[in-house]
Amino acid sequence: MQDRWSRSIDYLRLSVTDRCNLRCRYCMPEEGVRRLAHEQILRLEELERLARVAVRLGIRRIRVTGGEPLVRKGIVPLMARLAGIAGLDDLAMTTNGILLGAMAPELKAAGLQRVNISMDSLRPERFRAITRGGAIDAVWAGIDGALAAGLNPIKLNVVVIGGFNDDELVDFARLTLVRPIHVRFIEWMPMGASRCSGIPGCFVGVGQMEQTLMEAGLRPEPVSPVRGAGPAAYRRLPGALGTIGFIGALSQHFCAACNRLRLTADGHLRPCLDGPVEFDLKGLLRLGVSDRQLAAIFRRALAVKPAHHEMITEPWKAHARQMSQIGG
Ligand SMILES: Nc1nc2c(ncn2[C@@H]2O[C@H](COP(=O)(O)OP(=O)(O)OP(=O)(O)O)[C@@H](O)[C@H]2O)c(=O)[nH]1
Ligand SMILES: C[S@@+](CC[C@H](N)C(=O)[O-])C[C@H]1O[C@@H](n2cnc3c(N)ncnc32)[C@H](O)[C@@H]1O
Ligand code: SF4
Ligand code: SF4
Repeated sequence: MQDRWSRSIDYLRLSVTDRCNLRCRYCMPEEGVRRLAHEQILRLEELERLARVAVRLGIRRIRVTGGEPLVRKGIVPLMARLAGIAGLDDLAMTTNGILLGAMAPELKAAGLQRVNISMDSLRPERFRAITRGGAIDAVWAGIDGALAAGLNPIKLNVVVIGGFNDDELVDFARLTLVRPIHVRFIEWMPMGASRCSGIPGCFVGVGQMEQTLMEAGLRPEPVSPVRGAGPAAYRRLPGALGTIGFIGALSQHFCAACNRLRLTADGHLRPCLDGPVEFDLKGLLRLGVSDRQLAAIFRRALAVKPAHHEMITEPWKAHARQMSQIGG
């Protein structure tokens, strides 16, 4: 599929729940978000049907996300349903890893190929603070379980926040020397519950992150991208088992190479992470429309996909959906 800016779109991010077992401060408000009622969430067979329509149109990669996808009832059978779609090349998940230790073998057996795990601090107390209560040991168990189950590659997502975890960049980078893990440093984005704007030093650009590594004597060298379809630019420390990726969503935005669409847990197709535009696929689906009519909505979403986000010119929109509702 091509959008009106001649970008090739082959990646669908599928949010399978708006619920989460953590409350990361930059993502969700403490009280959580108003939970969708059971019937507002796409059912497993509806998710599968929409995924099939998307793959028929040219989607080749699906990333399951949330909220926390592993708290979604039926997540393992869902992975099996998605893995069974002919034409899909890449089935991945973004998770906080808390439940992954126990679930990795069954997810792998169902057809999940790889996971990206979010972990913003290596220090247990800090981790507990940023997630409002999360236990870092559970995430380590998730990482070990994923490695043991053969999910590959394994990437760690680290949102870098000045004054909170920017003093851990070197520790995270050194992790790649001893473990086959790909650490990606992510710029904070002004979405949902996040309010870095206006707090001096809170936003850390990828240039500054690289500078911090250089000042510590680390000289990561550019390498070709690790398997995946995301926007990270990858580097490797000499002799390292894993790589270091940088996701400069604001300072070096990658919208010109955008390859994706998103489906929210309540069945709305979003042309872009940013902005209010959505198409209610679930409503149509439940009216009994044909696959061809559903496909027409995918094409409409492509037709209005913006050239880029507006997060710099219009920082933080109070009315916007939370990041956890969109799936990141
Ligand atoms: N601005 C922007 N940020 C995105 C987009 N997609 C993902 N991100 C952010 O990039 C970070 C990493 O996303 P992941 O869910 O791990 O997925 P990915 O990097 O596309 O995955 P790979 O296929 O493994 O490269 C998260 O913080 C996302 O919110 C996007 O389309 N636009
Ligand atoms: C919304 S989470 C959903 C999946 C899963 N619960 C997890 O945390 O990996 C997806 C990704 O979005 C990132 N994210 C959330 N809010 C963000 C923000 N304001 N800026 C940048 N990344 C953000 C998270 O760090 C995570 O890597
Ligand atoms: S980043 Fe992921 S784990 Fe953290 S609150 Fe958001 S959805 Fe939950
Ligand atoms: S912000 Fe929008 S246009 Fe830019 S990469 Fe993300 S989805 Fe694509």
